[in-house]
Amino acid sequence: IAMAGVAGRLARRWCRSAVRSPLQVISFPSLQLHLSGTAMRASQEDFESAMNQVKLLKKDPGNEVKLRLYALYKQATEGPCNMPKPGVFDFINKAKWDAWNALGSLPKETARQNYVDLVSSLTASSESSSQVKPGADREQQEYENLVVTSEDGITKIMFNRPTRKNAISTQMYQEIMLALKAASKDDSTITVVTGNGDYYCSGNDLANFTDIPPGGVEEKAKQSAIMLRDFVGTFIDFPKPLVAVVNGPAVGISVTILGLFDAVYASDRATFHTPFSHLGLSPEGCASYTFPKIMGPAKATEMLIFGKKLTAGEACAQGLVTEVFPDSTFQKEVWTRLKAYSKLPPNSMRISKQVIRNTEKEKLHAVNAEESSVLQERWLSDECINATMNFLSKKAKL
Ligand SMILES: CCCC/C=C/CC(=O)SCCNC(=O)CCNC(=O)[C@H](O)C(C)(C)COP(=O)(O)OP(=O)(O)OC[C@H]1O[C@@H](n2cnc3c(N)ncnc32)[C@H](O)[C@@H]1OP(=O)(O)O
Repeated sequence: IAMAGVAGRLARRWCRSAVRSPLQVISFPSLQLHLSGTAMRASQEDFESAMNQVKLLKKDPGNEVKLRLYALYKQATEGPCNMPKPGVFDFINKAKWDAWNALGSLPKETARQNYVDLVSSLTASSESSSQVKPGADREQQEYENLVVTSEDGITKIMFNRPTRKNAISTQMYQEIMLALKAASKDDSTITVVTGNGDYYCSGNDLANFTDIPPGGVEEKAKQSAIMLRDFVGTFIDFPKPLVAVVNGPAVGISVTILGLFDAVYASDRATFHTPFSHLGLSPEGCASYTFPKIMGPAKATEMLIFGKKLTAGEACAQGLVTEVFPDSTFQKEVWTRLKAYSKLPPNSMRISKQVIRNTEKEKLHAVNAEESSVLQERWLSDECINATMNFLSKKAKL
């Protein structure tokens, strides 16, 4: 408890001191590699100007960055660390000493350049984030079928067609891709996908197949396969932790792509249903690869070929869901947890995700291409056309 109190006080002191003086700032080791490669051009004037910019930063850059700035400043002005090592309980001075000492014999000019570059990257990111509309919950308005908000370091993409059980229309596929691309570049640390209303998502909007272009059904199948491949590809390549908050039943493609998320939290009201055979279809979203890997081939067969609907508890037992919460406390518990996770170092989380994903990326893209091409054929099959017609003419439901 005492240590936690000390840590809290230290963090507050560091935050307060960061914008007062470059002498009182603390590091960001992950920037070190990036910065050490830059050319040594910064003049004394650039350096002094950067010191002034630090004092004007609108956003607290965090303790690690402050330590890094401190270390670079000391290295640039005094050279290699020349202070005696502080005692182990002198936390602040020990952290500063460690940061400075870690720069070893980095030449003064390089440290000066790195300091200038670091300040310039901080200024740029604080300018771009200050262009976003202020407010605790910043909603971007440009989507018809989604509500996208950013708060507490979390971008939330919410399916918003509750009267259609959040079925994904052609336009909604495009909007989800756009929202994910924007989220991959914004200053949030975690991206969350969830649904509005009683459903998480009822999968592909079966009316998508009624909008036939002049090229006929073959052309429609071709366009749909391209869109599907791009859509799933956006999830494969998404660079930050991606979390599904499954608020209710999930069907079809909204289930299969869960295998590409980094965590899946589900209400105990949620169900997971991939009725592909009933619809004359075959798996997509890389599920033909991720599901057998996650739950074993036999369990994957029950879901993907026999269309067995899983409860949230079953999906959790089989590894598709990370954790299940009672519906009454679902939102509160999940968002409290996500807010805590969103405060973890963003670069570390992003890099860890990439390390995990990169080993499989090529394979996932290949699987995605194959699944999309198989579906292009399935959509033209009698089995699929009949099942779709039965649903649309209200003769069938899942
Ligand atoms: C181009 C890329 C393609 C990628 C391929 C993906 C494959 C899949 O995703 S397969 C899964 C497709 N989804 C379904 O088959 C679900 C169909 N829907 C249903 O079976 C039921 O609607 C339901 C079990 C989800 C919900 O039943 P419930 O009785 O609670 O509600 P409803 O009254 O049926 O729904 C309200 C309203 O919403 C319409 N709707 C729901 N889901 C879809 C859907 N997927 N596509 C089109 N429309 C859907 C439903 O028809 C109702 O409309 P009306 O109020 O006009 O009757």
